[in-house]
Amino acid sequence: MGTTLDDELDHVERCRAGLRRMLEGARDNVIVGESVAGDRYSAERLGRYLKSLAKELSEEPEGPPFFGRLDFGRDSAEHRGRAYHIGRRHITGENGGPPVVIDWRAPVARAFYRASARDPQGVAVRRRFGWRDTTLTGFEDERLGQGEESESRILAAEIERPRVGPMRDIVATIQPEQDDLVRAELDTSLCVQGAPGTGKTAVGLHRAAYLLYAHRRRLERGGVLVLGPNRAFLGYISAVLPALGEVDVEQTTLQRLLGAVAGAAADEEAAAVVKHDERMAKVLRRALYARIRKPVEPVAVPDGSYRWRVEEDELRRIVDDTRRDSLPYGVGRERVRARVVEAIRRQAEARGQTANAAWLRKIGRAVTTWLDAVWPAVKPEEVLYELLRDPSDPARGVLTDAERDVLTWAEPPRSAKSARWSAADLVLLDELACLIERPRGYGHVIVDEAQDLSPMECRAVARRSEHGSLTVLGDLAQGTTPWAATAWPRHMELLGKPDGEVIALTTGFRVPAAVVELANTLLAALEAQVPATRSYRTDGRLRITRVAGLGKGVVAAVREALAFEGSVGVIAADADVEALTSALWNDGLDVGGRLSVLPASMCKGLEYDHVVVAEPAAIAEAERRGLNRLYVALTRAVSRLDVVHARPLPPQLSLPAEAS
Ligand SMILES: Nc1ncnc2c1ncn2[C@@H]1O[C@H](COP(=O)(O)OP(=O)(O)OP(=O)(O)O)[C@@H](O)[C@H]1O
Repeated sequence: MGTTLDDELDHVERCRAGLRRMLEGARDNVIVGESVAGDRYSAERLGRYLKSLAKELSEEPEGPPFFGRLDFGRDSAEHRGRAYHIGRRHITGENGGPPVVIDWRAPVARAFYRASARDPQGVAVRRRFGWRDTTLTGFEDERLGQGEESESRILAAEIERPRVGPMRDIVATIQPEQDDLVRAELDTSLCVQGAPGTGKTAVGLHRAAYLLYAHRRRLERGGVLVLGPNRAFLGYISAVLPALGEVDVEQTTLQRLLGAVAGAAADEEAAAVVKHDERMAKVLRRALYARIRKPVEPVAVPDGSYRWRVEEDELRRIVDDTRRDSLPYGVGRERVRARVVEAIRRQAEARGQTANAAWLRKIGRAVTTWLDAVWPAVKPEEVLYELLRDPSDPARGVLTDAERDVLTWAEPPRSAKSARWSAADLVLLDELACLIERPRGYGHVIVDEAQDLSPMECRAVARRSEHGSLTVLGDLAQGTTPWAATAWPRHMELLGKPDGEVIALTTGFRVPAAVVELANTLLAALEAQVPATRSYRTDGRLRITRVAGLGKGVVAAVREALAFEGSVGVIAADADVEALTSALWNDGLDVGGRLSVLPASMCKGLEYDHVVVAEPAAIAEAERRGLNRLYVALTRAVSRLDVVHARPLPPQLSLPAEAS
């Protein structure tokens, strides 16, 4: 392996040739795939795989084919004297020779992220490459084998680069404590508590990509699900996994997964609080199972000239036994049917009649009327409709009278069909639907901003990861819902993984130190016990400006911000967004493109190169957890934060000495 830039440029050419070969090979195979595979089913599967590979390779932007290189020393038992280039995807060598690039997820690549001067892991030299677009511009070496380790300029430049466009992958710069989480075993459920910008989202997405690589077969059936807080966030992160070659991960919000549509009804906060409370699980179960009636008379089934009879006592035993089996409601109904049919079959056989499949089906159909009276088929909507009309019975002894009253519809809709469901109702409908029939589970679920999930929402997530594992990402200090988590162990219990380990990430990669310092002054008022963080970034700027008029002040700040490279986000209390957008338009500033104005309620998980937070007091006052919201808003900036205020700042925010 060469060590000069020219040698590396030659290697870039080898990679490009390798990619071309892979693309041609995949295309050829698409053509012949159907004739080589043994049967139609495998032909189709193979064909689909090859087509998607060909598509993936041809659509992949010609990005840098590698970002690092490992030269192993003579003391490495496994890789003695070998060198490997590490990149986003594996690139095959010529004529079946060794690959020219190793996938970052391969076991050998691990040392790229983990080796250090103290523990070189057999690595003599770690090389990091610098690229300008698709051109290789240079590299940095660390001679770990000789105890040399330096602060990487390439690493710092990547972390401090101005942000434009959607979120990018971090494969070239994953930090050791992040790598630990990314490569944790598939069966391990984790909870990552991390301050703003510590890379929780990045870690979650890279974990998804890693698991799909390391456990593709096991995950093929169940799949991987990523849940984020809102659509803007999903839009922001949506390019990361495809850039890593993973296009099959479902990325959505919990609400959308539960079937949310536009125009949902809104709950008063008090009603939402009751609906999201864990005790609702019991209320719903009761409401559903209250539909089951004790059999009060025998069942008679006509069969030609004969009538079969199953006595009341036996029917009661069947229903009671089935209830004790704790099956989903819908499965229980079919089990009761089958047991009644079985009782009739025994009688028939005693009379010397043989019971074939068609006869059994006929008897099964004939008991439906009886079954409908005893264990009726139900739809979740019907159960919830009746519950919200009158929760008295199911809520007795579980909810207080006051809670029962806020749960009750003031004006019930005419029917279950015409009801408009709120966000909280969808969670209740899901609980019911899953009591009736088990939902589809995933092999692995990644939940971002998990601190905001209510106990009932946690249950919805738990049901989808019951037979799989879970990565929970969040920050207790950023909880903004009335039911936000205050401690992770309890939350992990609700999420069905009480043994999941809670791990803290404490180095921030987004927010500059001066901004972190300002935001941290709020922490004491947030009642969240979270570990202190340090910012990796010493660059960046914080400016706090008192203005006479908010609109004018924001326009001036935005004008200045646009002089820099990168995205600009104005974050304001939801009620102020319209007026501020107009002020910017009227001043000839183009909202859209590089400049966004967004309500504080939508800024979670997002980041902008330059952030203007408009009127912190209004953000703090707008909701019960307004200070948490303000904490989120203040921590969206990558390079510069402008705080613009016409009113006094909230007293909980103390200014660092040099900021004002
Ligand atoms: N190892 C890394 N190398 C380069 N950039 C990184 C690294 N880790 C995180 N980042 C960057 O830092 C920024 C913040 O990361 P991310 O959004 O994942 O943090 P977060 O913990 O989810 O933040 P928040 O809680 O505020 O939503 C992103 O731009 C991300 O790409």
